[in-house]
Amino acid sequence: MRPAIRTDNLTQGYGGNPIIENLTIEIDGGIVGLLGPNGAGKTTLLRTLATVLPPRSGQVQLFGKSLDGDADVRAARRHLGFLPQEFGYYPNFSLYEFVRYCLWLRQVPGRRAREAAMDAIEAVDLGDQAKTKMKALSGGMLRRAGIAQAVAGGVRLVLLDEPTVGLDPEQRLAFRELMRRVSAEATIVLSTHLVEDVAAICDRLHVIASGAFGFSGTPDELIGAAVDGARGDTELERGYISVLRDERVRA
Ligand SMILES: Nc1ncnc2c1ncn2[C@@H]1O[C@H](COP(=O)(O)OP(=O)(O)OP(=O)(O)O)[C@@H](O)[C@H]1O
Repeated sequence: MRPAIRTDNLTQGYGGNPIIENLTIEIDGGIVGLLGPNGAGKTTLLRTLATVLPPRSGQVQLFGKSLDGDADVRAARRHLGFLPQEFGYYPNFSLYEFVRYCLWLRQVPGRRAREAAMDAIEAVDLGDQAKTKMKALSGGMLRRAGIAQAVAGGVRLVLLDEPTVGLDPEQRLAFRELMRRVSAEATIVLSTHLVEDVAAICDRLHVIASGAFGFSGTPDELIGAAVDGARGDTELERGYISVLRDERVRA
């Protein structure tokens, strides 16, 4: 079986600054959480996996195929939904037009795209806002619009950068339910600072520290990584803080 994501010795950075170094990972199926402090490299990794940033060196394979040329990248993008931390949109597009446009970019055929756009908009509870212009949506609604376009049209891989920022508690619960439904058909990778979000939905967690995976395992295993006296309000937070501390000591 070909994994949704495989990287081999992936190195990524900006200018002379390496952010990710020699990362070899395989991700396939389920909901996978990327946790890490500010500046750890979560966004950089997600943008690389989303084919926005070409690797500086090493390889990324999506769905078993390496991304060697433009044709490979275009083919992979058809099966890939991506919510960037900040996404652009035409302010005068309605929500429906925005999601339709994203599906068009993914080359989903017209008739299917109409239904897929409305299904995704309904899935984020914005059915009554489908005709509202993007510029008139609230911050939380915009986030949900971004989630809608990322999951629309039956993608096989969904990459979400901080998807729960700006969502109210009820919408965060709704988001978790949506992720569980979407994960029946797709691999989901999401980054977050909110430990409770990943605890509630993720099958596996990767803690990124200094551009490397400092911990990979289940939420229960991260809880088990907590050292005596670690700070944190929950067991998971104590595990997470312990892993980060350990990374800093080793760095
Ligand atoms: N376009 C860029 N040009 C130069 N440096 C960048 C650029 N984008 C990110 N960086 C740097 O790369 C490092 C990793 O940033 P990245 O945004 O990937 O981290 P992150 O884990 O997503 O952080 P956060 O949780 O704050 O969003 C940081 O030191 C950041 O300053």
